[in-house]
Amino acid sequence: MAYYFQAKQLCVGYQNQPLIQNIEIELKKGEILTLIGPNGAGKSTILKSIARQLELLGGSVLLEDKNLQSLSGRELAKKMAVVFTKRPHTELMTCEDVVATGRYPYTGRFGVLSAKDHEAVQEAMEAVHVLEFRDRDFAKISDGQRQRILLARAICQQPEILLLDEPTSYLDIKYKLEFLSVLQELQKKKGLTVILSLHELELAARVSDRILCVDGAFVEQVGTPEEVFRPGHLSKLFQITQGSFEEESQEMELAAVKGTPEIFVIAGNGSGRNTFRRLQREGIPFAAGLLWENDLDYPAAKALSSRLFSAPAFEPVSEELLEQAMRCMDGCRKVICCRESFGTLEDAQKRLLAYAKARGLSERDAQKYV
Ligand SMILES: Nc1ncnc2c1ncn2[C@@H]1O[C@H](COP(=O)(O)OP(=O)(O)OP(=O)(O)O)[C@@H](O)[C@H]1O
Repeated sequence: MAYYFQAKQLCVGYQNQPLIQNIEIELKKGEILTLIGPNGAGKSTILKSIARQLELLGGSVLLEDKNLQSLSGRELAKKMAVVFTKRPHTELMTCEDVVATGRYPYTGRFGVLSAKDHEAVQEAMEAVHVLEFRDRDFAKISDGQRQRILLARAICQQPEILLLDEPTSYLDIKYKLEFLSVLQELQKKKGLTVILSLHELELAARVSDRILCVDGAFVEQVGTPEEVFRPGHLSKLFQITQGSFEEESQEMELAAVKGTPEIFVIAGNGSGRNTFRRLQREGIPFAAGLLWENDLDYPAAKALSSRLFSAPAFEPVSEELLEQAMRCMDGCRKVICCRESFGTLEDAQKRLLAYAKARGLSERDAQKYV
């Protein structure tokens, strides 16, 4: 297997004191790797070490089997662009000037931009929609605007690999999505390889080909999002003790209000989540049901209700469970029904299955057709 990027037996840290050892990373060209982990776990330290801003305490970083240490600064800058959170020192520079500094590996000694360089600057600014700031003083723009300008600078550097430290932390939801779309586009069109750190786990789950979990002293796991977002794993990695995080939906909830339910919430299909959260904010213990365990309301109900009546997905709800829910309801002072209608989907699905069976189709293995 030919890897584009490899970190072998990497040891990183400060003042000759190892922080994290035995880091192993293997990425194919065009893959996106996300570093996640608690505050102070070592994500930035790993990124800075890969970017040669921190001296390696051990091991090596290879780009297409070539040791990164053997490259000159200019050679490295043609291959690797870096976007770190620190505000660069820029006196009286416009945003466009800052983006244009991304061209320095390509310009001559005096940094004069050619027509091709100007084109690259323009294209990069267009890609992240920052042309409107081109003449603004870089020192006087917002944190989110700065993050986008620095991304434009990295893009116009036309690197093969991009390193980003918490690139989305100041972006609003529109620009977070736009940022990830730009990354995906560069990945698909130009084969750009990306290593970034993120605090937004829901973004990590969506954009990453691989995720590296850092735990302060070691790399706890490197895996696909499916492997990393397994039930209970990240709650443990981040040592969540107040409230909860549901790995599969990437939803987080504050702690449930404990106590005998005062209100019974009939919910389902996502109709109840906001009511559960309102009751939690008001400090009212509540029961929720009846829900299948794959219902959209289930993660929030499980995290926030003091009593939950649920059944395994698509299994018939037993009379016994219904009876228990009714007894619980007897003790409540109020019932809130969040559902406006009760679905007919299950009946329709049953009919669909019966139809399939009548045609002799239902026994076939769906896996064969994907
Ligand atoms: N210049 C430095 N000298 C010595 N120790 C440092 C230095 N910078 C960071 N550290 C320490 O190294 C550890 C890892 O820090 P790092 O910034 O890599 O964590 P991080 O995972 O990026 O954290 P965060 O999510 O809070 O940004 C921390 O304990 C931090 O205090």
